Amino acid sequence: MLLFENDNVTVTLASGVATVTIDRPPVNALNRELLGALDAAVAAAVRSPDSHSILLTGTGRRFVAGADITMLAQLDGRSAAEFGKIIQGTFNRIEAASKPTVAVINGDALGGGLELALACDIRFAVADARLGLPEIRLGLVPGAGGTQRLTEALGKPRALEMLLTGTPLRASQALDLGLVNGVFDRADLGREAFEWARSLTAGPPLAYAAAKACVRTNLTAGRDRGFLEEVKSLENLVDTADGREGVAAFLQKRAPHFRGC
Ligand SMILES: CCCCCCCCCCCCC/C=C/C(=O)SCCNC(=O)CCNC(=O)[C@H](O)C(C)(C)COP(=O)(O)OP(=O)(O)OC[C@H]1O[C@@H](n2cnc3c(N)ncnc32)[C@H](O)[C@@H]1OP(=O)(O)O
Repeated sequence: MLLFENDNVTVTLASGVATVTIDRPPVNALNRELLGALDAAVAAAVRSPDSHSILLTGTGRRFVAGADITMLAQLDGRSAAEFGKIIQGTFNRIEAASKPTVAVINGDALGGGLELALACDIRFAVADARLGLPEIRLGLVPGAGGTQRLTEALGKPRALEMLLTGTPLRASQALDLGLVNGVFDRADLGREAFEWARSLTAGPPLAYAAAKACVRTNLTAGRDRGFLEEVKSLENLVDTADGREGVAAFLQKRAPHFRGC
């Protein structure tokens, strides 16, 4: 089932999994139009009552090779800052999506491509993918959240090593460092990622959103506010039908049937 389609982005829905596919040959480089379409595509996936998890991937043998350098060359300071705010906004909305998001890294994820993957909750990569922030080699810095999210993911020394050298990680290195959750051969990546995402579709949508909000609160407002968010989430969830259903199903030794309310 098609949820969204434009020149460069489509969203299909199958078995409760929405798949957002970026298609802008030759390397899926990001420009304003593509970011606008990506925003609308992810919003359509989040809005659909039939999607319970969201995959983001690219066509061809590259995930996303970054912002479109040809477009960047036309920018001055003010328009660069404006583009930075646009791309940060899109990626922040992806990070804040109420449903679990999975980056299916089908090839190089460089610059804005890795920053897009970093905005997703889970990352699976193909074995020959490279993941890096090469902006320093352009005399720039990542402008789509990469300095923040890479440091959160790897810690300051490893993040600065990548940021200051611009040297990408191989997928196996990214796995060892915990930057990705799994690495697969190209023939298996799509199926493995889809099956993982599908395994979540019978789960409790409200609790998924709450768990993500707790983690994000720690990252944005600190640990103490994260503790408070946990308590608030429990208070909200216990009074929902799903909160009752999960406990009742356990006591009745049956599978729960969560309905997202
Ligand atoms: C005047 C200065 C103004 C600066 C303004 C800055 C504004 C900043 C605002 C905020 C930015 C947001 C944050 C994001 C920033 C970025 O993402 S910067 C870009 C980071 N990415 C890269 O540096 C990757 C560059 N590409 C490569 O390293 C390689 O191309 C590759 C992806 C590893 C593939 O290599 P290879 O297989 O050898 O193929 P190539 O021949 O190199 O490339 C194939 C064609 O694709 C074109 N291309 C590649 N990457 C890009 C890209 N990012 N943008 C546009 N086009 C790209 C490449 O030119 C080739 O095209 P053709 O020659 O026409 O075939």
